[in-house]
Amino acid sequence: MEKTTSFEFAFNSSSISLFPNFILPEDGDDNIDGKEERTTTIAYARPNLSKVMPLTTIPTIDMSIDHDSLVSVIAKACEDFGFFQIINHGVEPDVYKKMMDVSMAFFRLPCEERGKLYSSNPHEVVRVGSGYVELQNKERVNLWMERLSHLAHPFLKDNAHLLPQNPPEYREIAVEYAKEIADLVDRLWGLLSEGLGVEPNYLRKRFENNVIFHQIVNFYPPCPDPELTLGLPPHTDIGLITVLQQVEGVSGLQIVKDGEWLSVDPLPDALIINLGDQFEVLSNGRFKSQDHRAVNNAKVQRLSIVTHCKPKMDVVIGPIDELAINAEQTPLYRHYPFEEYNTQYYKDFKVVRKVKELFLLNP
Ligand SMILES: O=C(O)CCC(=O)C(=O)O
Ligand SMILES: [Fe+2]
Repeated sequence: MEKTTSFEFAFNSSSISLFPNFILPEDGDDNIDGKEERTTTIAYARPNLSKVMPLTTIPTIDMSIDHDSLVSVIAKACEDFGFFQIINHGVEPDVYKKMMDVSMAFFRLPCEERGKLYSSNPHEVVRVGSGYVELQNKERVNLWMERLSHLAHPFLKDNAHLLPQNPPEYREIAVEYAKEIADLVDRLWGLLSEGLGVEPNYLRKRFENNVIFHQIVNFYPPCPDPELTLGLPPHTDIGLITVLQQVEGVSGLQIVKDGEWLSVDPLPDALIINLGDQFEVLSNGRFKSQDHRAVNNAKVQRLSIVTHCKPKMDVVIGPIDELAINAEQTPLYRHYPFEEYNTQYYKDFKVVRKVKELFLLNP
């Protein structure tokens, strides 16, 4: 197994300790580099958890309400938050539960077993890895997390044999799960098209054969001092739409709203939906791709199963023409192949950047 400064070390010791290379600087690091205007209020600072608004949450949407109400509550949540939590979402309860159980079982495996899939190469189709942020002084701070990532739909149809062999049931369950999530996303294409005011099949026709699903199981072990670390740094998701399942009863996902961090409290049997940068561009800025982060807990571990739905590299993204015409608005963003956005997003991935702004027509 390739040696890294990531989580493997922490697990190798008898108790998980907070090594200095996981600790964020006290005054934060705003990553403003002077030459480019990268001003942002969101920095690689310590999470300042006492300032996070407690007991506030994103809209909860019951997917079993009547169709027209559903279209409008989803559209409103996308405008106001870019995030919402859904219940009665139609994902098979048994698959939902089994996916969480098998993901937990994966991270209970000994480090050597998980490490068989370790790779620092982001292009590896199935891999275990961790992450870090880079401060302005080029110092690296490791994130308090480990993740298992792999392509899912439609990739798994022919490639399930590449998934972890252990736990033995992981492969079968991940394939079922990817199918359930793909069906949910298909339904969301319809609801979101209507919410945008375009023909109900618009997004489905445009994307059903033009997207890939990338699934990431994020594991955040208990952390001796959650105030000093981050699980995932503030970011927006790069793709179109993200579906997230998290351990019941354990908070950790936080989003920014009006400059404040809000905690997204997980509801039983729910899924969280958030829009990525490509959706904000398609909607010409009406629906938001919101900054979010994951923080750690002192006593309990947390796990999130995240499916990122992204355009294929050659798909051209830009504000939907009909929207700009209907609203007599001028398009805010130019058109570009997704590959161009992808390159920019990962170019300086370890530092805080507003990638969307690079694609504005009038920056
Ligand atoms: O673990 C979480 O709740 C956040 C995960 C996330 O934002 C991501 O994987 O993009
Ligand atoms: Fe995310």
